[in-house]
Amino acid sequence: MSIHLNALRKSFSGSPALRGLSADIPKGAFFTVLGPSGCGKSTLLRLVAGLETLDSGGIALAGRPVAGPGVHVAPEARGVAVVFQSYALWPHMSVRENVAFPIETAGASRAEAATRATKHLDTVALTPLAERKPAELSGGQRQRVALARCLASRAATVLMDEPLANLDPHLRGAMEEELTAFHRASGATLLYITHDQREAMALSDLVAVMEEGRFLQVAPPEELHDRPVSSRVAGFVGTGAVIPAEVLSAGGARAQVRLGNGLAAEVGCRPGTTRGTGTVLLRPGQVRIAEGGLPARLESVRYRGGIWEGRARPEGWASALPVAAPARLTPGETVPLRVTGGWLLPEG
Ligand SMILES: Nc1ncnc2c1ncn2[C@@H]1O[C@H](COP(=O)(O)OP(=O)(O)OP(=O)(O)O)[C@@H](O)[C@H]1O
Repeated sequence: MSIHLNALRKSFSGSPALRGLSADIPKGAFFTVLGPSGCGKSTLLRLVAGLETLDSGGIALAGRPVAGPGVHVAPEARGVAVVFQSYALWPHMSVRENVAFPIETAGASRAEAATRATKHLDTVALTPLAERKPAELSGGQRQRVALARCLASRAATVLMDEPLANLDPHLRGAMEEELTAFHRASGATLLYITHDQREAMALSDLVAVMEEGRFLQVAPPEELHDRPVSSRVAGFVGTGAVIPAEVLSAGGARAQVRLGNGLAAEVGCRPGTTRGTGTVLLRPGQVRIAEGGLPARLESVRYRGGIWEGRARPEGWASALPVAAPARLTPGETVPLRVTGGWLLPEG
C-alpha cells in the first residue's frame, strides 16, 4: 500500500527529531531512507509503525489516515510488518514456529499456518533448519527467519530498520539478493532504513537522503548519484569532488563551464541555468587521463578491482580531481586530465 507522509514533526524533550518531513511512497516501491546516525530515521519508522505518536502532521497508509490530529491507529491494526536489526525472534520457539505463530494469531488454522510457514521457509532456503531454535542459527540465518515471517504475514507494507547492520560483508551481499527477491515475491511496499549508501543504491527504487529530521532529496538511485540537488546530497552518495566553476553559457540541459583556473568542460545542468558562478560535481569516471590535457599530480591512488582511482591536483588548484583509469596509477606522477562529464549543482 502507498505511504503518505505529510509535514511530520516529532520532538523529544524539546529537541526536534523530525522537522516537517513529507514524502509520497508509491505502492510496491522499495523506498530507502539514507542518512547519518541521529538524523531521525528510526523515529520516522517507529511513527509509521505506530510505536510513537506524532507532534503534528499526518500519516496515511493506502489513503487511510493512521496518525494525525485526533487519530492514532494501533500498530497491530495498521497492516504493517516490522523487521528490526535485532530480528525479534522468540527464543523458545523453533524456526518453523517462529514463522507459523503470527499466522495463527492472525486467525489462520494451525494446518494453514503450517503450510504457509513451510512455503516461506523454503523461499529463504531455511527448510533444513526448520526445527532449530534461534540460538542455534547464524546472524544471517536469523535474518532470513525474520524475512520468512514477514513474507508469511502477507503484510502489504514492510518496515525494515538496518536489517543487515549486524552481518559480515560476505553475508550482506547474499542478503541483499534475498531482499530483492523478497520484494519481488511479496509485491509489498518497503520502507527501508540504512546509513550505508552502497546498500541504498543497490536495493532501492527510490532513495530519500535525510539530514537533521528532513529529506534533502528523494529520487531514484541513478538520479541521486548523477544529478544531486546539492553538495550535501552529493557528499552522501558515491565519491567525487565539488569544484568552483564559472558558467560561460547554458542551453537546455548542458552548460559550458570553466573549472578552477581554466579547465574547460561541458557538463549537465538543470534547464533554465544562467551564466555566473557555480559549483560542479565530478565523479571519478568523468575525469580521464588523455593526451594534451591539463597536467595534474596524483596525490593518492586506490585499486578498486579492475580500475585504479586516484585524486590528482592541477598546479595552483585548491582541490584535487577524482580520476579513474584502467591501468596502474602511481602516486606522485603527473598525468594529463580531461573532463568528460559533470553536473552543475543547482544549490551549490
Ligand atoms: N525515545 C527517545 N527519547 C529521547 N530522544 C530520542 C528518542 N528516540 C530518539 N531520540 C533522539 O532523536 C534523534 C533521532 O533519533 P533516531 O533514533 O531517529 O535517529 P537514527 O537516524 O535512527 O539514528 P541511528 O542511525 O543512530 O539509529 C536523536 O537525536 C535521538 O537522540
